[in-house]
Amino acid sequence: MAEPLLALDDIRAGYGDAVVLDGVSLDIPPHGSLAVLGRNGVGKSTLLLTIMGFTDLRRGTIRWQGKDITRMSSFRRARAGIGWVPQERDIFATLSVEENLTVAARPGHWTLQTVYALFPRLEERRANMGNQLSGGEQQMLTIARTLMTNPDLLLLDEPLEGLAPIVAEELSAAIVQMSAGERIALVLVEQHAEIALSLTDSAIVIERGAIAHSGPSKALLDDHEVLDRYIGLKLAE
Ligand SMILES: Nc1ncnc2c1ncn2[C@@H]1O[C@H](COP(=O)(O)OP(=O)(O)OP(=O)(O)O)[C@@H](O)[C@H]1O
Repeated sequence: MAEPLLALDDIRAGYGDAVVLDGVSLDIPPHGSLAVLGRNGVGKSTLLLTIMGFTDLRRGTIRWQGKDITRMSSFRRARAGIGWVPQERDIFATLSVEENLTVAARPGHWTLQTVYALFPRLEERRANMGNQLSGGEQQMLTIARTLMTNPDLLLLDEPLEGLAPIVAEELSAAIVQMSAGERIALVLVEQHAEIALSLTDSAIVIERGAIAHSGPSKALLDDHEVLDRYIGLKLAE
């Protein structure tokens, strides 16, 4: 089997004395996509923060492209190709859309041209300042900026939160397009379980800091009992 892009082994992590994740192991294959589901406060964001090295890691190892990065700084993880899009929209308010994008650029597939093809709205708004954008456009810009760093893995923390349904659809379509090219792997933390499962190959459900379920996203979409038990999502039979 090919080496996983990212492998977490028996992770225990949290903040100071508070342990949030315990015994978490997972593999992400190159170009794979993983949905991270679970109720509020179970540790989904903490999982992404741990991958980036922003939490207190008590046990376990993290390997990236076969190399142990457990003790690597967050900055170096980002440089090594792990792109993180936090929940808070992270753009420069007083720079234009285009400046926001070029300031982050590193060589690779994602350039102004390919990013604008993915988010045509950003091309229309290229001369607007960050603070003149709608919430949806800011979210697109946050993702596009991270893409411009040409990461091998993109960690997305609730990208659809607070967006109008039509904008959420537009962003979902961009996420599908982005991962279809097999250029990037994806970890998607999302409250909208049905959408997250439709955008990914595999899924985990976190419950009280541990992985309560893992498997193909398609199978989980059909497993109404698990969705109801762990996420409180009631789907019609
Ligand atoms: N910086 C922090 N310091 C201390 N505790 C924290 C910190 N950030 C989060 N927590 C706690 O860690 C637990 C998990 O939070 P986390 O944000 O990872 O959950 P989540 O599943 O992403 O939830 P949500 O969907 O609400 O974002 C919560 O109990 C939360 O209060």
